[in-house]
Amino acid sequence: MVVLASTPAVDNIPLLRSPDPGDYFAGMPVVDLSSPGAPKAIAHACERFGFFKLVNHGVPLDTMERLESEAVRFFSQSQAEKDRSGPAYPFGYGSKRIGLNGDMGWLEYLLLAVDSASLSGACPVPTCPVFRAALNEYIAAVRKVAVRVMEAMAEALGIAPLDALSAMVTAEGSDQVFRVNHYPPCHALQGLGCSATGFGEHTDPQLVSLLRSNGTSGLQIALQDGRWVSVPSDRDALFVNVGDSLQVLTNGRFKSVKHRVVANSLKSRVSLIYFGGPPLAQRIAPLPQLLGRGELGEQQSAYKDFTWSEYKKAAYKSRLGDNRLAQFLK
Ligand SMILES: C=C1C[C@]23C[C@@]1(O)CC[C@H]2[C@@]12CC[C@H](O)[C@@](C)(C(=O)O1)[C@H]2[C@@H]3C(=O)O
Ligand SMILES: O=C(O)CCC(=O)C(=O)O
Ligand SMILES: [Fe+2]
Repeated sequence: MVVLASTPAVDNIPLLRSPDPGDYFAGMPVVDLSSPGAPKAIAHACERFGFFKLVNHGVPLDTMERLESEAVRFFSQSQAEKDRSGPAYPFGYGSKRIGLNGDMGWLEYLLLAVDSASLSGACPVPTCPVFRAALNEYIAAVRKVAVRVMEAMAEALGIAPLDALSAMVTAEGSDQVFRVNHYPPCHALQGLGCSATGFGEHTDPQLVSLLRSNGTSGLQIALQDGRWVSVPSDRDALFVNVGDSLQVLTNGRFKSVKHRVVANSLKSRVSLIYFGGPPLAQRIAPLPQLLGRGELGEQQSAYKDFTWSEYKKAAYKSRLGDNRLAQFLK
């Protein structure tokens, strides 16, 4: 991390070395969801990187762009107007502060609760019916993709029934979250060789996260050797992250990917992320079919037994960059 005398606008925001053009993720796995080879390709990508780009996923570009433009409209309101949709916790509008434990990023966002298929009725934000309709249309479509992806994972892993993983996020009471992030351009750092941290490094606690962004890059993932690489943006694609819970359910075979966002000094980035989590009471432990076939061929789970509720509680007490699974290792 670069330490610079801060300009007032980026006070308290950690800075990162600006990405080099050569840092692009050359070997990024691209999976065509409509192809018969998708299950194998997904499993391979999740084992190597915990991350892949998904094309031919079936979410219409229209649906993604309608939501993006509603989000842009929301974020272009005055600060006072946006603050009326806050605070972010448990759900609502937030700016710069991420979580409750002191993490800061160069972004503003909406954190939203998702019911079985769409925005939770109990989540009053956003109030604008056109924005809500666009959110609901997108969420319904992206959830279907999440289900297909998790079924493909089960197929490739030889897990029966095929919905063993996807049922956790479609079950009544599943804990799904939706997030709309807006990273404004950070003009103050233009040409200084460093960039503002948009969203600091972390892993996602849930099973899977499906991300769509506008044409501004910024997302980076950490490879297994610790090197950070930039993910080129693609507004037609979805990017899939393995989360901590899926790492445990697969007995360490799929890797929860460390990722972060670097803010751009010229262009704003808008990202839409669906986080598929299970019901609070769901036990998170390696699926029986995968015991004995883990990364080290171990018969026993490497993790203590825990529920999603216990993991989530611990996660929300942690800092963004903490290794949250460490305290659940046996
Ligand atoms: C610092 C934090 C923000 C976060 C909750 C946490 O305490 C640790 C996990 C963070 C994360 C990362 C993925 C998602 O963006 C998120 C909504 C989640 O479920 O876990 C965020 C949390 C957040 O922003 O509240
Ligand atoms: O906004 C992005 O592109 C990624 C943000 C992220 O990783 C998150 O919200 O968990
Ligand atoms: Fe994330």
